[in-house]
Amino acid sequence: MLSTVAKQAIAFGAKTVGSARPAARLLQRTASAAAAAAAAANRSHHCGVSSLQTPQLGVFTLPEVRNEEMKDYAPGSIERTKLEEALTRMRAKLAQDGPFQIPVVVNGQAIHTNTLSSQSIPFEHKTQLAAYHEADAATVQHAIDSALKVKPEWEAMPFNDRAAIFLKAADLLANKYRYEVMAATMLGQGKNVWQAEIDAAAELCDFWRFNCHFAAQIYADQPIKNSPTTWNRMEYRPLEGFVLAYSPFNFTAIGGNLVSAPALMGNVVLWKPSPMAMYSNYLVFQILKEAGLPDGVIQFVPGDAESIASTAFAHPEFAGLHFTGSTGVFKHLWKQIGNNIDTYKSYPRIVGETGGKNMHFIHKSADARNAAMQTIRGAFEYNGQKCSATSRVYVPDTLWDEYSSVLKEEMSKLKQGPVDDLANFAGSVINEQSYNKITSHLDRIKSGQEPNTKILIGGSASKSHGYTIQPTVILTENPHSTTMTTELFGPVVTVYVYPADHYEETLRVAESTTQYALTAALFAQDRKAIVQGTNILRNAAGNFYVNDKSTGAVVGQQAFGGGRASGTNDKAGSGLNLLRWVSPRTIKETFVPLTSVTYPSNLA
Ligand SMILES: NC(=O)c1ccc[n+]([C@@H]2O[C@H](COP(=O)([O-])OP(=O)(O)OC[C@H]3O[C@@H](n4cnc5c(N)ncnc54)[C@H](O)[C@@H]3O)[C@@H](O)[C@H]2O)c1
Ligand SMILES: N[C@@H](CCC=O)C(=O)O
Repeated sequence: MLSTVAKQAIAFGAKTVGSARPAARLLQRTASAAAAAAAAANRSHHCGVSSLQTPQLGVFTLPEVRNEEMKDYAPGSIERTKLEEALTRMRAKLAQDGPFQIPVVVNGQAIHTNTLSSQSIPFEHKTQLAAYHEADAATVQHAIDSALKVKPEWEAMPFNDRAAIFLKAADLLANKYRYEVMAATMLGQGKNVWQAEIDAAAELCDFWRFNCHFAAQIYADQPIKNSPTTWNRMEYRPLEGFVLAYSPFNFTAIGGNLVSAPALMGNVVLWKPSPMAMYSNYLVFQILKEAGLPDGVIQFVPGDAESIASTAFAHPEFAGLHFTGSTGVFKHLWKQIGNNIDTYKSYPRIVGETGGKNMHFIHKSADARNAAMQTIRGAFEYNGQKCSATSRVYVPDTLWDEYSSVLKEEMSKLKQGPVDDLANFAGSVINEQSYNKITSHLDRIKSGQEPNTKILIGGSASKSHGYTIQPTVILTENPHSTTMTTELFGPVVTVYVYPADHYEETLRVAESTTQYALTAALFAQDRKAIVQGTNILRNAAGNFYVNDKSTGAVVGQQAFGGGRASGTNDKAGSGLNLLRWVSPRTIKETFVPLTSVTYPSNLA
């Protein structure tokens, strides 16, 4: 670690940042001051060994890894009371002080650029939850340059100490901050309590803990053979340069993971959070700081997405993009990186998990009731705003009566409204843009512009208070109709009823209907049908379920990610993802000197 003097010098420089040019000059001066202070500290060390040169005096074993235990929030439970208190506190503070103020944070110092944007409550859109400062190009440049300065120290920190920071963050989140981060996710992203528990509490704890476990496995993966008198080793170096992370609105945990996974492996990261998840993401960032993450390892840079990308992608030390969001944006970013390829020191790693058009495929042997109930959860939990949400269903005609009557009966029981009323199953979609996109599709169908397609259940919508769309089932006779192929990202599912004896043909249609391949679920009791469906749909989904819904992957159990236009399938929350953030070096050491240049085969 830097000496206190050096840290203060850096902190002093960053604190005075107001406009970027003086900031750059100040930083140059203060960085030299910091370097001089660090050198002095090292010189004065009585044995001449820098405190950065941490001895490794044991091969440490991480605490046993486990999934965060989910709380159920039943009426009268302690957790329900605590969550309600957190919501009340957050509301009271909002009413008293106005929107939560969120700065750009570079090297641990808040920067107020005074170019402000806001995050609203989706089910009460006149209320602003947060106001955030947008990083301009000079601030982004400053964030990159200063992250690169802290990188040598961060990557030199022993793995056990890096891991300890993320393990501590998980414990802080699981206990001290659970309800606050959940409340921010409920108010800001419109999740109901159960969805907030899954995401902001359980999944983020799991990402942080399991990533440590997977990283330890990676480091332990060493060459399995050594020729006599040699020793082979594998070193998992962080990437040269910095990683840029773009996170989506719909999962607080995903934002936390997109930045933490590369950081755990010794990288420095710029975090561009989603405007619609700003408050919860800022709390996550603060938890990491409290857990001991050194300043500058993750820089918090909200702002204009395009302009941040342009600045970052123009930098020769751009080393990787860790993205989760829509397919179109990811492709756009990839093209920009491609266009700049001659700029970079190394080939950047590009990791992106993107959109989906996820199916439930039901065979005539299936338990129709189970398939219908799983469809309701898969399609309508969090208002269909999970990338994994069920959005197209194939039902055999022999099961249609039972399946559709269960849908109608169970959907009539769902309560919809503001999610801080805990009884509500469904809420509102994230913003007006999303509301307009989804309702325009519903309007086309209502007005008969989509042939042989009708709304079977739901279909109403209102944006007077929140962006509220009723859970909706569309019935189509065309397996290629618009809503069978387009990602709507809302509480809408389209059903196609097929002749039960056309199982294989319909599977082949489903397999090739969309550009996406994220999640799929097959419902059947007949084992031959399960085998056949699993085979035909092999490349149609990166996460495949049998007799379960298409959503709800759990870290450490179902590593998550899809292929085709759904992403690079690097499986968030697994060692496969962590491997993208290292550049291995093979080391061979020979113990015995050479005694002859020629080989026995050279002897006459
Ligand atoms: N496959 C997965 O694991 C996964 C997980 C969550 C969400 N998603 C997908 O994400 C989408 C929903 O999330 P979203 O609405 O936040 O996605 P989005 O693509 O709008 O935004 C994602 C990030 O990209 C930024 N961004 C937006 N436009 C940009 C541009 N022109 N240039 C650069 N950056 C830009 C956003 O500010 C945000 O930080 C859906 O398509 C969903 O399927 C996928
Ligand atoms: N991993 C989550 C989806 C994340 C995307 O939004 C699930 O499996 O439901």
